[in-house]
Amino acid sequence: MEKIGVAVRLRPPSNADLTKANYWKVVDNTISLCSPLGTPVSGQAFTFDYVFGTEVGTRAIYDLHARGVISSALHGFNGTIFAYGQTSSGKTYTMRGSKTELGLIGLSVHDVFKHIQKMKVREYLIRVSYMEIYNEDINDLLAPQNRKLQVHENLEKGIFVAGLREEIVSSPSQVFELLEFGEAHRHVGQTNMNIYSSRSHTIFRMVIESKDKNELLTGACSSDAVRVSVLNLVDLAGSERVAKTGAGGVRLKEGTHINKSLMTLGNVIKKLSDGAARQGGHIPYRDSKLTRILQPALGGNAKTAIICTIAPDEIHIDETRGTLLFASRAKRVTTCAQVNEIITDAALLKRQQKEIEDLRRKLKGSQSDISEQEILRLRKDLLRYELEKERLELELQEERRAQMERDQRIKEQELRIENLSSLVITSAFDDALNKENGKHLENRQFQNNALITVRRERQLSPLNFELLSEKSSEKCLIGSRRELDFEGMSNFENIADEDLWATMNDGLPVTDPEFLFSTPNRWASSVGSTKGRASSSVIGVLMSSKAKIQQYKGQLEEVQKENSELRAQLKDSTTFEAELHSALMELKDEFWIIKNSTKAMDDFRNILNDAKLGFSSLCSELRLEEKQIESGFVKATRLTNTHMRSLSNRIFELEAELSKVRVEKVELQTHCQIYSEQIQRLTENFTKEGSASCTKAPSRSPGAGQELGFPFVSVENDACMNSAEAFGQINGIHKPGEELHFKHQLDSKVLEMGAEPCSMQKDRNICVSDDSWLRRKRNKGDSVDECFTSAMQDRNAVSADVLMCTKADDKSDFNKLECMTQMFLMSQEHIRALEKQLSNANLERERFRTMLQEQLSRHEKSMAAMKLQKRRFAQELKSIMEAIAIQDNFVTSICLGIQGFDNKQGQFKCQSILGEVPIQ
Ligand SMILES: Nc1ncnc2c1ncn2[C@@H]1O[C@H](COP(=O)(O)OP(=O)(O)OP(=O)(O)O)[C@@H](O)[C@H]1O
Repeated sequence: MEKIGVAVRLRPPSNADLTKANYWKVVDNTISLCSPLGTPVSGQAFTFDYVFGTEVGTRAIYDLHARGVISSALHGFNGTIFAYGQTSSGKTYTMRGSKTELGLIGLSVHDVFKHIQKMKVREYLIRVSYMEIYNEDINDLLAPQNRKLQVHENLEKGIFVAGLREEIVSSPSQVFELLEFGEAHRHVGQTNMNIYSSRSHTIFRMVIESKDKNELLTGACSSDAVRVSVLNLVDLAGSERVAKTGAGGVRLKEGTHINKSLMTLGNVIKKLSDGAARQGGHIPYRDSKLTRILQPALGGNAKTAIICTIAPDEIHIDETRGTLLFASRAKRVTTCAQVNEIITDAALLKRQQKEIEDLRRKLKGSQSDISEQEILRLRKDLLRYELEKERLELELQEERRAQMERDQRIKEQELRIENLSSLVITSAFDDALNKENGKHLENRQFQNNALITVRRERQLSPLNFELLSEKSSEKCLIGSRRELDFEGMSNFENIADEDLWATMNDGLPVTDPEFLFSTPNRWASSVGSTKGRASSSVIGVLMSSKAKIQQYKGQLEEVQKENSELRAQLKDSTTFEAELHSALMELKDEFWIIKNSTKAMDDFRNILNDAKLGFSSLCSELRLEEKQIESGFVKATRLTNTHMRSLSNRIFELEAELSKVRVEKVELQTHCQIYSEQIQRLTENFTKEGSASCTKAPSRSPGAGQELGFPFVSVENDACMNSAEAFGQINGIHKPGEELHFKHQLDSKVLEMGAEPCSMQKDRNICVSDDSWLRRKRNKGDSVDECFTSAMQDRNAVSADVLMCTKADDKSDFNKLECMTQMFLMSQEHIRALEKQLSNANLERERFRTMLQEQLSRHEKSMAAMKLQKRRFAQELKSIMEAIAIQDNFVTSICLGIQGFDNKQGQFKCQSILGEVPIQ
């Protein structure tokens, strides 16, 4: 048990001139009111743990007064620090601080984290929450949407605010951020006394959890218990007087709530200080949310420090005195703080084992050290623990059994209620008994249409009834009607209403109602024997009662009949209900089936949609591919066409050339013909003239060659003449002038002859090959060759003859002939080259033609295949689209069918592609 620490803090005066007024003087830890002259006012001195004057800073207050609570909290004790005082006395300044000075909350936060950093052997988890009590509503300042939270209490958590947000923090800065956030949502307002007056009580809470870190490392089994302590840092709203604050409207309402809760706090403190808690007195914690939340701090498991702030100004003397009185009372309040450890069974066992081990070790080490008494004591302790454990277990079992019984009873009650509820009872007797003075039962109303469930609130077993009989006093035979159970009264003789019983009983000590009703004479005699007050009037009453009973009997029979009818109805209705129930179940089953099928349909529809998407993407891909192929094909076709065109052009060119060559060939043939004829004639001439010149004297016939009308003739003639001249010269027959002339003529003829083959060669050069033509050409060539060869031979022979006769000055003729022969050979070669070229061109043309045809057939094939594929895809797509459309219609019809029951027409309708159609 320890007392709450109480300190008083004096804030600087708002009015510096204290000379003319009473003032508060601080000496050590005492504060006393002094008159303006400085003399203490009697009975106005208060001593506390600390009294801090205006010069003392918050840091010093923290060090002296608050630090202990914080370090206790770090060691597992709950701790609470709160500031109490009138408005504007400096509570917020003390708790939250100012721009220049940290408050107790800030200093505590720093200290907590400093301590955690220092404590290497334990690990900590800090959670913070921040709440305000505004107009008796608890609001979460860290989650402003959480308003009007409730205070709960349970064994595990104690008193707690349900739904309060807790943030885990690991540094002071995080805490300050949260504080700032909370502060922004706190209720503050301006009053005449404080421009920034707290309109709510705020509680900043840190939950400090810690655990031994080294246990695992050292293997020590000291404890794996977790210490959980709660540190509350409370800034209360200040008590205020409306006259001073000038509060109205909202402020007034706030002020009222503030004052009310502070008054409750005062009451609680007063009661606690009076020792009411120790004496089992009532402490009104529940009168306000503030005291309820601070309950553990004020009278429970917590170390608490209060700072009462006061204003020194004389105008506040009354409030200050009130605060000091509060502080004085609080000083007397004691709390019982203890370390809050959550110990697991394993930890407990470990701890005990460790204790035993320690003892054993001690026992072994030095027997003398441990006295027998100590061992005994420890054993006793152990035994006590075990007994306590067993007791607790038994209690637990007992509690469980009781709980089970309670559960059982609750179940039975529920069952009974259910049974009773299901019964449809129209109680004939209820009405009868409710009627005053035994009125007739005919007014009873039965509800035929509705099933009326009557809960029997009262039950009386036959045993109760006996008790009732026993309980009946001499004066009273009347059992309370309220205690009667109609089930226990199966015949009418056992039933009577209060009035009837009263009439019959009339204060007589009749204890057996059976007796009373069945044997009136006996009853009369018994009455007479006991009290002597029997009279005939009573018997008369009895008789009339019996008549009434008879009447009731009749009515009862009616009622019973009616009852049985109702029972039958009930049975019917029960059967109907059962049928309805089974129909309902079937409907439910159907509903689920439909729901499931709808789901399956949805799934199927989704699958179909996916497939549709897949197909459409595939189709688009195919279309793209098709386009690409088409464009490739078009390109290839264009290229082929170009090739074909160029080839055709080339063929046309070649054909044109060929036809030209053919024409030329014809011309050449003609020329060759002429040429060969001329050579032939020339040769003949040579032969004729040569032999004639050899046998006869040459005659001068210069125009003989011209007669033939051909140039060669003159040449031949010239040659003949030349030979003849040579012959004449040799023989000396003709004149030298004539011979020279003849010679010139011969030379010119030879030149002409040379020019002609040249032109012929030219013609041959431009010839092109043609098979047949070439063949003919070759033949012609051969024949020309032959002609040439024979001509050469002849010529050679002639030349030899001439050489023999003349000097070698006619060699040029032979050279010319040789040259002609060579040219002829060359022309032949050229013709062969042309032939080759032509055949190559033909081959190339054929190759191109084949290639083109192959390419064309290939393209045609691929085009056909593509068209086929396209057709197939289009067909597939069409069938898929049709299937989807069918499914869609089907699903839509089912969905519409499910929802679209047309009440008017009594049929389902579905929306199809044909419009709304009824489903049969
Ligand atoms: N010890 C102090 N030193 C300097 N200024 C102080 C001191 N205490 C209070 N003040 C100043 O007095 C004014 C009122 O203080 P504060 O708001 O803390 O009062 P309060 O008790 O919280 O009032 P309320 O109950 O209305 O919220 C503030 O401007 C504050 O700065």
